[in-house]
Amino acid sequence: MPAPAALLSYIDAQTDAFITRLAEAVAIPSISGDPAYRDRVHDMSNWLNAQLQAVGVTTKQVDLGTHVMDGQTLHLPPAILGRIGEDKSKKTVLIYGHFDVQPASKSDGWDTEPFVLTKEADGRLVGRGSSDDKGPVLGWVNVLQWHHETQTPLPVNIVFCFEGMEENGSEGLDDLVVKEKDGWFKDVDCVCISDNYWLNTRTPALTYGLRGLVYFKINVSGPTRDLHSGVFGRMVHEPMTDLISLMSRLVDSAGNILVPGVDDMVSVADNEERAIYEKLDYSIEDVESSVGAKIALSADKTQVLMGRMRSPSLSLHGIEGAFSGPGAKTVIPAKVAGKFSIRLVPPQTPDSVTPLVEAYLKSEFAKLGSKNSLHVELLHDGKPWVADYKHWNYNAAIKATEAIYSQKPDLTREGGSIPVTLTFAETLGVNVLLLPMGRGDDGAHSTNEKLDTSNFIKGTKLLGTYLYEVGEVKDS
Ligand SMILES: NCC(=O)N[C@@H](Cc1c[nH]cn1)C(=O)O
Ligand SMILES: [Zn+2]
Ligand SMILES: [Zn+2]
Repeated sequence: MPAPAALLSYIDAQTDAFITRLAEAVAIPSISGDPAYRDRVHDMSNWLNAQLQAVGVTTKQVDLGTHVMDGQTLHLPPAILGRIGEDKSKKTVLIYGHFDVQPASKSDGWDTEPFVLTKEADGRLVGRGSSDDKGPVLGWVNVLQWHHETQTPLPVNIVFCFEGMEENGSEGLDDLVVKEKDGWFKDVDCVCISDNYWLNTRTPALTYGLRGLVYFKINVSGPTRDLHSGVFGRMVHEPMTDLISLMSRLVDSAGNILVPGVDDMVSVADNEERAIYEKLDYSIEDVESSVGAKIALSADKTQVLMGRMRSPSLSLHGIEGAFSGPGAKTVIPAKVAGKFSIRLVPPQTPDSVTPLVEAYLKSEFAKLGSKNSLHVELLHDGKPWVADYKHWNYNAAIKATEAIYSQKPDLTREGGSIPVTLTFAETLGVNVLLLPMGRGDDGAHSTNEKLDTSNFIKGTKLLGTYLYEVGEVKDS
């Protein structure tokens, strides 16, 4: 049965109300990676829990305990488990999403206040979390609202799992999934996650792979306090000099990973595999217009796409403790911490890559002959994931995409990471589908993150239609 026409026209009619609800969500700065905002992530859990209950979902907020961040013990934001429908004759879809966001402040270069959803004349809804992942999470709520108001039974049973630590390693969630395998998640037939993006701005996508991640912090310390460079410059080993030297040995300007053995773990694509990427609707102009500059690593679109989808990458993210204010402070920072991460692809795992990185950093540091101290920390990790895209779960999403967009979706692998994806696949033994709502130029994690109104509304229709298509699947 296709999605009811009344559902689709209701979604159009509710556009303004749905945007207002998204604005409420964006207004809660639920930044999981900054201890100063932890209470707001808890607020966001409560807000979303209330929204779900208002559309008929039975929920429970699950205390995930505590963790240590930047030396502080913090209470993890409660995950939300939800359930609607208990009909044994229907399939059960597990829907995952996250309600935390990346940090954002106007001073990073945003044109508008990041936590005020701003509707631009061209329909762009600009605000932190609009695309990653509050818009998609509310897409599901939008779909449920019509069913609740009209008392129309859903075509499937739905189990929800929403968390508030995804942007920071999904702390506590794996244990919850394992614990609830035969409880809350019993009888789940498939998983759907809407938390990534189309490849470009034109073609809807279904995603069957994610890269894994190892995120490191390299601490270099020496003096007991910051020093005056006019007094101590060229008298002592400087931590920042050592750190920059180490960080410069991790990756080259062409993106090659310099940690011995890491790039070599991944086989070279054969012609058959290259053909998958050649077929995708993507161009060098797409990447360059998304990033706003002509800086693609290659003029070969296939090479660039493989760089994101089937190769590991190493990115340098920042340096804690470095002087970064205005003016010309002549400081020698006493301790600095460099942050970098490596995105992993099969067959790489955090366990196979981490020892290589640690050994390399130690040996390169030894070569510096510095008397400062080095301490390497692994902040969080996640394994890569690849799914069977010939599964009925994907067929249902292909049909739904064709119904809403009158287009065949691209089948993509994503360069980002959603650590719990593999946990769902392995622990529950079911197929996982990524069904993105936003476009490739949404700027998730970046300044001026946006979700286009058309993607929010058509994306809501897509999520609803997908449920109806799964409801039609006869085999299991
Ligand atoms: N939309 C998924 C996403 O953005 N995932 C993050 C996960 C992460 C890990 N460490 C910090 N964030 C990603 O960067 O891929
Ligand atoms: Zn996300
Ligand atoms: Zn994200």
